[in-house]
Amino acid sequence: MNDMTQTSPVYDNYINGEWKSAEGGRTQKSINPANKNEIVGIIPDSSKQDLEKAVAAAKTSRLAWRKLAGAQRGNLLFKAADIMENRINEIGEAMTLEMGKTLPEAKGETARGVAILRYYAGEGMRKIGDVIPSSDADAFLYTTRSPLGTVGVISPWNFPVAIPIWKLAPALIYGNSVVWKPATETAVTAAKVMQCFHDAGLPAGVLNMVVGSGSVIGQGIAEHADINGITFTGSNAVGQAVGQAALARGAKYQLEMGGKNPIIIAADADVDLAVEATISGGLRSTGQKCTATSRVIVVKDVYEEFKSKLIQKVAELKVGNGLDAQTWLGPCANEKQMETVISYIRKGVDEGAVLLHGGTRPTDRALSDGFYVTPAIFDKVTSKMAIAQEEIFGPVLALIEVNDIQEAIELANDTTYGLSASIYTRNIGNALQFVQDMEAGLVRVNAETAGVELQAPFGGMKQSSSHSREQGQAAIEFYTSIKTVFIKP
Ligand SMILES: NC(=O)C1=CN([C@@H]2O[C@H](COP(=O)(O)OP(=O)(O)OC[C@H]3O[C@@H](n4cnc5c(N)ncnc54)[C@H](O)[C@@H]3O)[C@@H](O)[C@H]2O)C=CC1
Ligand SMILES: O=C(O)CCC(=O)C(=O)O
Repeated sequence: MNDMTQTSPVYDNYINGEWKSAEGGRTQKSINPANKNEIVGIIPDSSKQDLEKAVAAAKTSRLAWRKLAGAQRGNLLFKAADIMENRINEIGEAMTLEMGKTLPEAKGETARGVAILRYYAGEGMRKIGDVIPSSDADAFLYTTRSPLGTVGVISPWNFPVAIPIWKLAPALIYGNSVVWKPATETAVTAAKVMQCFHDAGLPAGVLNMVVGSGSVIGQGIAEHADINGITFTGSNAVGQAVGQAALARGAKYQLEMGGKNPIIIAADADVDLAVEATISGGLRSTGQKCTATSRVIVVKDVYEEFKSKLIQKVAELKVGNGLDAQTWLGPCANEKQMETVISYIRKGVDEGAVLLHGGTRPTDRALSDGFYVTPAIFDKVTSKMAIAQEEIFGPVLALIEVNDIQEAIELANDTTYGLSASIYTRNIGNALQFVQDMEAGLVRVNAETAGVELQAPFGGMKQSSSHSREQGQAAIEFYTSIKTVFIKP
């Protein structure tokens, strides 16, 4: 233990309505990616025993929870939303300190979490079934919905408030109890979110949080016989393992994984707007969004104009600590992520792409202890290169020149992923062709690839998801089972 460890705040697991340290008092550190010497908090390093306690609490509490009226559950979510709204600054700051995104983005995400909570709180008063005419004239045939039971939530560090809440809130409103494993990188932020539910008066055991490694707690959730459904967001490799473990024991699962999202710039595009959307979609949150723009497919007529405007604008972006009001682009969220980004930049050069801008560690000594990489722009990228095929999850834009819209859409679809895609064009025919032919779960015309609305379904095609959808009304499909009821007097 160093001096800093001794003075750092300590955060616990949340099990059966109480804050509890991990079995044996095992801890780990959550560090600041803007300065690796700064410990944001001491967090639990939980074991299977901690998980067992959380699952047992969730299993016991779920019967009483599902028997409440939806409106009663909704009232508790509305309370949690109000509490979180009052703590936007505190939660946003914790997020910036733990994973590096700029403070305005972090506070914006927390406000989005509040809005998601309110949306699902309202769901407690909405319909959960249909009346269907029976072929028997005397019978009453209808559908209703049953909760799954206990849901395991495994969430990543890139949206440490919005993603857990778009999983926890529908799980809870439809009558499930929850065991949540947040990413360790953002466990302090998670504890602050958890505190809002505690302060709202959620009954003990309904929502539990266990912080620990993916291979112990995450895998433990995927394999646990008393967890009836698992919702996961993260990497493809882990998502597939979670899905297989769930399938093997007949549990329901939902996976939201990577993306390799294209933006197409047509010859008739408003180039200035397209440049802005490419920068915002590709580089905000330091490119660490599953919906981030990474392939920039530009029709030859506007290629040079687009390229020079893009370089000029990217050069103006200030890289720095996310708490600094001047900063546009924070650090990568952790050291491994930074190394991954740097290794892809090397690979791009080795494969013959031309690095036009950035892609280096900043020279500013004030940034030397952070996980910073300057935003990179590659020219002369071909679709088969690793930087055009694999998810990098960092500030790297790959420019691909094409002859026409037809070729642009073909290349946009030339990937195993299918999460989001966008086009800039003023031609309605181009827009409609793109909407029709693009193999992606979210397609956007004259808008950046990122940007998800909480009331609309979100999820990917191909290897980006388990073909399920989250958010909006779509969430009810995962968190409940349909029960068809036939009643005859
Ligand atoms: N789709 C998305 O939004 C995200 C995608 N990623 C992708 O994943 C790459 C690696 O990032 P990581 O943080 O390492 O992602 P990851 O997939 O390892 O982590 C996501 C969550 O899964 C948990 N986990 C890890 N191993 C597990 C296991 N064996 N069983 C169950 N749960 C497990 C983690 O603790 C975390 O809570 C990124 O470079 C990016 O490409 C990462 C985060 C979010
Ligand atoms: O684009 C967004 O707002 C959501 C992105 C997302 O879900 C993710 O990165 O996991």
